[in-house]
Amino acid sequence: MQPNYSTLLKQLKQLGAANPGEPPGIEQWMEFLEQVSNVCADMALDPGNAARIRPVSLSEIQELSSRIEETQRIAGLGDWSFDRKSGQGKWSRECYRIFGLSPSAPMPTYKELSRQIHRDDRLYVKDRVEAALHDARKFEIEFRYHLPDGEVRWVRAIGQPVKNARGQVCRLFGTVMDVNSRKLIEVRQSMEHTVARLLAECDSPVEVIPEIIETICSTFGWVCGALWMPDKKAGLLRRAATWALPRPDIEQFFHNTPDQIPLPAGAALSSRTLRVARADWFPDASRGEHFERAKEAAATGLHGCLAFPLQAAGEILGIMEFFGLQPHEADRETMQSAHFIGRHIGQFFQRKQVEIALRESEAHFRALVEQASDSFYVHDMNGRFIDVNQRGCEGLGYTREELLSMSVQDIDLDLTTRELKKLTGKLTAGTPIARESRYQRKDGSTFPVEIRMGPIDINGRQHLLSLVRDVTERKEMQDHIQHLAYHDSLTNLPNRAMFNRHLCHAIDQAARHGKSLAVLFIDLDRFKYVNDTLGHDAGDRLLQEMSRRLSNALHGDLVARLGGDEFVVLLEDIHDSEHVSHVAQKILTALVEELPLNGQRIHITASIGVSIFPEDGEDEFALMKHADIAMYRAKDRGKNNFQFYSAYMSQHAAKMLALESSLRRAIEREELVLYYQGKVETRTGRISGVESLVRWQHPELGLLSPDQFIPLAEETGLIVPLSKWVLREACKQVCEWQRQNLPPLNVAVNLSARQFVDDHLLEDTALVLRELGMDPTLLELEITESMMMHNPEHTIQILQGLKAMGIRIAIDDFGIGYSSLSHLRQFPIDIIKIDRSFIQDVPGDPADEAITEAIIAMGKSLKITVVAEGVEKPEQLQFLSDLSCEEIQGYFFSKPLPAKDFTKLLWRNLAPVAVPSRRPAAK
Ligand SMILES: Nc1nc2c(ncn2[C@@H]2O[C@H](COP(=O)(O)O[C@H]3[C@@H](O)[C@H](n4cnc5c(=O)[nH]c(N)nc54)O[C@@H]3COP(=O)(O)O)[C@@H](O)[C@H]2O)c(=O)[nH]1
Repeated sequence: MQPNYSTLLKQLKQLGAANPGEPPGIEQWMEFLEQVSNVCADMALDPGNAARIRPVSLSEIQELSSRIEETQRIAGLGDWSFDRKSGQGKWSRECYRIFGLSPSAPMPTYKELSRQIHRDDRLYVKDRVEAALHDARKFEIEFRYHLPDGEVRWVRAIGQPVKNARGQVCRLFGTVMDVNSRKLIEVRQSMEHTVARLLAECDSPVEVIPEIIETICSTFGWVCGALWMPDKKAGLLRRAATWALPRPDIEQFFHNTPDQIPLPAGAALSSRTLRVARADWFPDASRGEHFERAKEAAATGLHGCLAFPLQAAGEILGIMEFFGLQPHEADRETMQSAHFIGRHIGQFFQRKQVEIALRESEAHFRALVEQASDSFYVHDMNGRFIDVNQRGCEGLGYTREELLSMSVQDIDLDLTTRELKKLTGKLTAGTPIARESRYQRKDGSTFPVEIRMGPIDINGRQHLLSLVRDVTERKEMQDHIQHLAYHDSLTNLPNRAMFNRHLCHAIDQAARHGKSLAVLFIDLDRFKYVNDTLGHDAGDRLLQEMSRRLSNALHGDLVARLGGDEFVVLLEDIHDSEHVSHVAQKILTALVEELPLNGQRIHITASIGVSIFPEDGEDEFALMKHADIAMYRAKDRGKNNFQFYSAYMSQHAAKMLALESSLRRAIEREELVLYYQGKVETRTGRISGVESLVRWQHPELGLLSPDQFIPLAEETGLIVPLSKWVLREACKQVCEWQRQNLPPLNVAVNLSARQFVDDHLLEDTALVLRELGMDPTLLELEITESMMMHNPEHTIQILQGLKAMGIRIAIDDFGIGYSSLSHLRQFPIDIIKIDRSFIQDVPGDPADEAITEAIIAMGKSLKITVVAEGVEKPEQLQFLSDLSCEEIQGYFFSKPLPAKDFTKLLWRNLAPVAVPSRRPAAK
């Protein structure tokens, strides 16, 4: 049923008073107007209807229209109608106010209205109105409208077409509303939203600043703007970004003005804003007051100017400035908006800066992690991998994807579920963990690792970060160092430290189980000699070969090198001494085998001393010491044998030790004495020369023969100073005899093996001769065959050096060595002394006779003087005389005598001597 007038009035009253102070909504108005329109249309179609309507009084009409007017004023809403046929329209009073017109002014035509619509909205309004007329459809539009004073206002218009009986749109009616405030808020919100979006999507805020300036400019109607950034270090404000309407005159403004301003700069707008730290407005920048670029602004046509700081947490991160083409007074809303935008952009700037810094530091960290030589693994509390660096993948042979589908327990061989739980518990309690483990690669191989673990927060969740280092090399190095610490580097056998550890342990075990063990102390015989004569390289090779033979001879028993030529063997769980003897013999047999060294065949023997636990000692020190003493006993017993320790040996060893320490002091205490034994010509019976033989006048032990201390001197190195003393003393004595006008006498001095290889031999000998002024041809040096043959090249060199000085060379103990006659020819030899072992059984022993005869014959053919040693009996002298042996030496003529006695002998020898007549050799 159509509402009647009174119903409408009632509704109108309700509209105005529904919510006092609040204007009725546009929807309610439209509803109301539609009903009014329907009532009117009703009356137009059926005049009967009008008749049925109760007559309205004037006062009622006035009341109604004043109510409508009042309600529209409160609502800021005007209503209008337009008759299509007559072109006439009707505006309510509020419409005039909304469009800025006087209520008395004639209502503008549609054309006039269109001209005032904002250029950008004009076409849109036209299209929508035409469509509404064409389709008889309601329209709702919002557009900007230029008021007569130039102000732009946003309005919202709703129109409703009304059709006539023929269905044609004959009339439009509707409302118009001032929505400027809301619209401005919306526009600013949209601008702020755009600014926020631009900042959110950019990588660096400065990049999007031109776009932000453009957005702000288009919202506020500015034509250009710029961002200034403070550079505190340089004391400058720098223009970091600009935007200008694409008009050359406006763009020129930035080209014509400086892009940096010194700080602090009073009049400069940007620096002023920086100082006041809030939005700053210049109604007309071109007028020069407080604006340093006024001239350029005027030239460009820039007037209104706004600058505001970009602030965050009290810090000013930049200044933005904007210019408009019109002088413009400051308005509160814009200032507020500027303040808001400034804060907003400032916060974004700061956040972005933090983000960038964070991203950079993350990238830096990531790069570091990726480049790290260590592996990084991140896994969750259940062990599932969350992240891994490149090294972590390479180290295990898995791809990143493979690892991310695995658990740390798949690779950490020592990490049980229980262990993992324990670790995560500790780590979440904040205790960092360092542990060692073994990791397994994809190919199944394993390697030792060192792991440092700590908690790490990723996206708010706690995970565990493991920094893993492959310590294979370090472990190998440690093993190697450990090996070096416990092994001998030359032979790779265990060393003394290792042997002692094992021995201690073995003694413990044997003591606990009531078993026996044996320590075999092995010393190579004549090693020092080989080393000195053949050189250290040969000595090293010999030791390596001996070590190999020892290891081969002992199946699993511990063999160690103690140093030098000393080795030691541990035999555990021995049953009886035969067992030990068997092993010792096996060792001797293995070592003595021929060894080619420097082109020579060497036969090395060993002396072995044995001590038994528990009989010979209850700890490692006693066992080692007693085995050592037993070894010396084996040496004394002619070498190449083994000896079991006995208490007697200790006493003997103690004696030797005491002897050694007193031998050290024997030279300075002048306890050494030289004895002299003459060499006699068989033909004349005259003493042709003399051999010096050292003795030690020991204060307690009496006169000691060289056999009792020379080996000890050799062993300890004391032979070198001892030999020097002998050489000087013998030469001195020869000089003394000469001084006594005795006939010139050759003196023979024995050279020790060590002395023969001493680098200073030639030098030392020459010095003695020079200092004593002695004729070098009177000196004979005696060396043995073996000394010569061990290093023939060296021998030749030394002998030639001695010969060059005029010294004569004799081969001592000739015949017992293995040198062949052809070998002898290469050496510059003057004298051969036949060893007394051949002489003692001649005549009588055909072999010794033959050898002696051959040596004498060879000497003759090589023009070498032959001396027979150890001649004790007249028949020996006769035998040698018959073979035309030139010289003899032995007790038959004289035992070695002290210098004083030998001097007497020399004087006596000056008288005629009876000699055996030489008989022709029986063939
Ligand atoms: N490096 C040095 N060695 C030296 C020195 N002085 C001696 N020696 C060597 O010591 C060994 C023993 O010497 P010694 O006890 O003096 O014996 C010598 C003679 O006494 C002994 N001899 C001499 N004639 C006879 C004899 O008729 N019968 C017999 N039973 N013995 C005799 O022979 C030794 C001399 O031998 P050699 O030197 O081979 O000519 C001995 O090897 C000495 O070389 C020294 O200062 N430095």
